[in-house]
Order: sequence, then C-alpha cells, then structure tokens
Amino acid sequence: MDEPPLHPRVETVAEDIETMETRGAATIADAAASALVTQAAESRAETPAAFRGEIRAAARTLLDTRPTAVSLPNALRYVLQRMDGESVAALRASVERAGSSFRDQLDRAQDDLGEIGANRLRDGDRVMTHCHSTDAVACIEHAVQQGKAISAVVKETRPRKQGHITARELRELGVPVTLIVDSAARRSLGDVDHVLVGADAIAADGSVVNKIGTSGLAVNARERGTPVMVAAQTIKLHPDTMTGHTVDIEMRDESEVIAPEDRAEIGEITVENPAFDVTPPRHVDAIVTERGQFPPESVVTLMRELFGEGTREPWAEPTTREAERRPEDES
Ligand SMILES: O=P(O)(O)OC[C@H]1O[C@H](OP(=O)(O)O)[C@H](O)[C@@H]1O
Repeated sequence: MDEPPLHPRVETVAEDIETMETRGAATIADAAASALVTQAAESRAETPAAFRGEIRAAARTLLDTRPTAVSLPNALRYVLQRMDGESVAALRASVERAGSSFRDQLDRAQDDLGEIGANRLRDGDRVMTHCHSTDAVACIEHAVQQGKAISAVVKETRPRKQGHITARELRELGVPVTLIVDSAARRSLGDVDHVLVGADAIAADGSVVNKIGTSGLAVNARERGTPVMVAAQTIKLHPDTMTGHTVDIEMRDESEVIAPEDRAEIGEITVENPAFDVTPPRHVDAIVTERGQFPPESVVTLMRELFGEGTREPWAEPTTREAERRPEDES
C-alpha cells in the first residue's frame, strides 16, 4: 500500500526538530501542532479515511524525530484525539481547531506558569540557569515585570551551548548575566538564591528529565542548600510513566562533543553524548506549572487528573472516556 502523501512542511518541521534547528520542548510541541494543521489545511485527500491516514502519517513522521521531550507526543495526541467528522471538510476543520486551540493553550500556560514561578523569586535574587528553557525564562520575565531586580548566573551547557540563548534573552530583559562554564557551577552555587531549570519530561514519581548536567547541578545545589525550581508546563508530564514506562534518553551524535580531526588525533576511543539526564525528586524543591506549584512527589495527582490512567499511541482512536473529556479541555 502506498504511503499517504506528506506535506513538505511536515518534512521540513520534522527535519528541523531532528537537527535541533527547532528545539526546546514547548517550541517543538508548537511546531508539531502547526505542521499537523498545515497537513490538514492543504490535504488533497478525497475520502475521510485517506485524510485520517495522512494526518496519522504526519504525526508518526513528527514523532520519530526526538525521543525524550514528551511535549511532542502530548501535542500530537491532543490534536489527533480531536480529529472528528464524517467528511473531509469536517475532519479538516476539527484538526485546524484543535491545532490552534493547542497553540493558544501553550502560550497561555507559559504565561500563567511564569506568573507563578515569578512569585517564588524575591527582589534582588540571583538565579542559576542550565540550558535554555522558555518556561524558565518566562518565570524571570514575569519577576522583572513585577519590578523585581533579578540577576543570573548562566551555565554554558555543553555540548550545544544553549546557555548562550538564555544569556541573550535575559540580557534583552535587562537582567545582568554572568556566563560560566558548566564545571564552574558548584563554585558559583554559594552566590545564588535559586537554581531554575526547565524540563523535557516529568515522570510520575516526580523525577525530572532535563538537559544533561541538570542532575549533577541539583545534587550540588541540595548540598549547598540552594533550592531547585523546575519550570514545566503540564505538557511536560509524561503520562506513560504512570504505567511503568521509562523515558527514553536521546543519545546524540559524537560530533557534537568532539571535532572529527581531534578525535582522529586521539585514536580509538568511545564518545558518548546523552542529551538528557534524570534528576530524582528528592533533589527538586518545586515543579512550577500553569496549574500551580507542586512538590515533585505530588505531581502524579495532577497527571492522573489531566491524562486519566494512561495513554496510547498519539494516533489511536480516542476512547469514550477521552472523547467525553474533550469539550472541557478546550475551555
Ligand atoms: O520547553 P522549554 O521550557 O522551552 O524547554 C525545555 C527543555 O528543552 C531543552 O532541550 P533541547 O535543547 O531541545 O535538547 C532543555 O532541556 C530545556 O530545559
């Protein structure tokens, strides 16, 4: 059987996610939802079955890009579970509606989360960041809008140096920034009031999956008595972990770690490049979401409320229970 035709935009978005041209868990989710909308809007499918097949194929292509950020399957699931209708026109409209409602909610959630996270920051506080998280930056942005003077120690975040993005964005907010290499973090922890990071996925036991280096930072922060705050919208909650599944940690190419010529000079070695690590809940003080802040151990309650007892593949047909939950979700 022929593969359903994919819109070139879906291929481009998938490639951009894979190469990290588009990166950051929330940004990836937004791009994926928007790609599904394009696929729907420009589909030439003549039957409802063909249309559904196209949207599912687009979702699979997008899902196959990066394995760790759960916001990606959560975004695809959100849209696909709302795909509904007896005709191509009705199906198209439902995907467009769901995509745009998902993207609106994403924006609103980040704003609400930023407000809540900002309440934890006091005037004059100094914050240490790791990697680049739009959710974490939103907390600082809101604190600045509340008139608080915030300064930041920004970890470079090897190997891809997303800390540079954080440094630039914080500078644009007028936040004084000190950039450090990752290995200087412990030395600087005594000078900061909070560690503030984002998340790619949060497991049912409250473990936080985030950029490699987060767990070491959290352990050191705990030893120094510096609180660790994780800014994560609820699309970062990983529903499959409620039923025992583990989060797949992405291993990226060794060329991000060492240039081929340097490697050749060293000789026969193995290079490992895990993109994420897992911080146990005991090293996290608060998970800040758009629904409030939670101690990590209680996040499972929120997860159950939002996802029920578990989920299936994003392209699976909704169960009656999921179908019933839809209208209130979109309010
Ligand atoms: O959703 P927001 O808060 O923007 O980002 C969340 C997380 O996504 C990033 O991963 P990567 O740089 O895509 O590997 C970082 O690990 C960051 O903390």
